[in-house]
Amino acid sequence: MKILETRFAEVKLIEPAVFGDHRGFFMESYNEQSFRANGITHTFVQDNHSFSAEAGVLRGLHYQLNPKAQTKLVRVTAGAIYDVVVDIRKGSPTFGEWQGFILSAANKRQLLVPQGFAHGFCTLVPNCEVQYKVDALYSPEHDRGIAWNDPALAIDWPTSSPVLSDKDTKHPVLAEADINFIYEG
Ligand SMILES: Cc1cn([C@H]2C[C@H](O)[C@@H](COP(=O)(O)OP(=O)(O)O[C@H]3O[C@H](C)C(=O)[C@H](O)[C@H]3O)O2)c(=O)[nH]c1=O
Repeated sequence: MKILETRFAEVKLIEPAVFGDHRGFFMESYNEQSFRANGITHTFVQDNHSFSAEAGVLRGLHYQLNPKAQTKLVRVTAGAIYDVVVDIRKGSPTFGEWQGFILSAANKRQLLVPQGFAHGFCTLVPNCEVQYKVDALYSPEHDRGIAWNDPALAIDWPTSSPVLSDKDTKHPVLAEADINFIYEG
């Protein structure tokens, strides 16, 4: 596996080793020992799986507040998504800044989204399946969101008219959001 750096020290892009042959391919999508050897030492406690039927489905921007904040290890097993992380750690020199990544069944790349980052994605094709591990259980009471189209973030989403859940139409902008993450350098 290869760990690729991103504009945020804590956000990692992972390229797993893929073994192809005449039948297809095999890969270890997660291996505690090799991930730990590469500095990804989280203990994941829940696996999530979402399916989006159309291109232009946008889920986000989401996070769970401390003490139920989640680190996420995201991958795509069908289709392709534009996956976005936003730094929401108060005091961070990159607070409010974002980066987008294309994750797809074809590139098999995985993204480590640390606590303190809001997360969202937009599907690029129909019938996308996203699988991700989290290191804290779902807690509806701590579930929060930020407006996908917050003008202060100016995220360059692949569409300006996404398919959204009702919930995702109602999030506050970052300046008004309920956040409790502190940058620790
Ligand atoms: C996240 C979650 C949801 N649910 C239930 C709650 C709702 O009844 C239903 C759909 O939830 P939601 O609309 O929040 O799902 P997404 O819009 O895909 O949210 C996710 O999308 C973005 C990209 C994320 O990073 C988060 O993991 C997560 O917020 O599943 C659960 O039962 N457990 C869970 O862990």
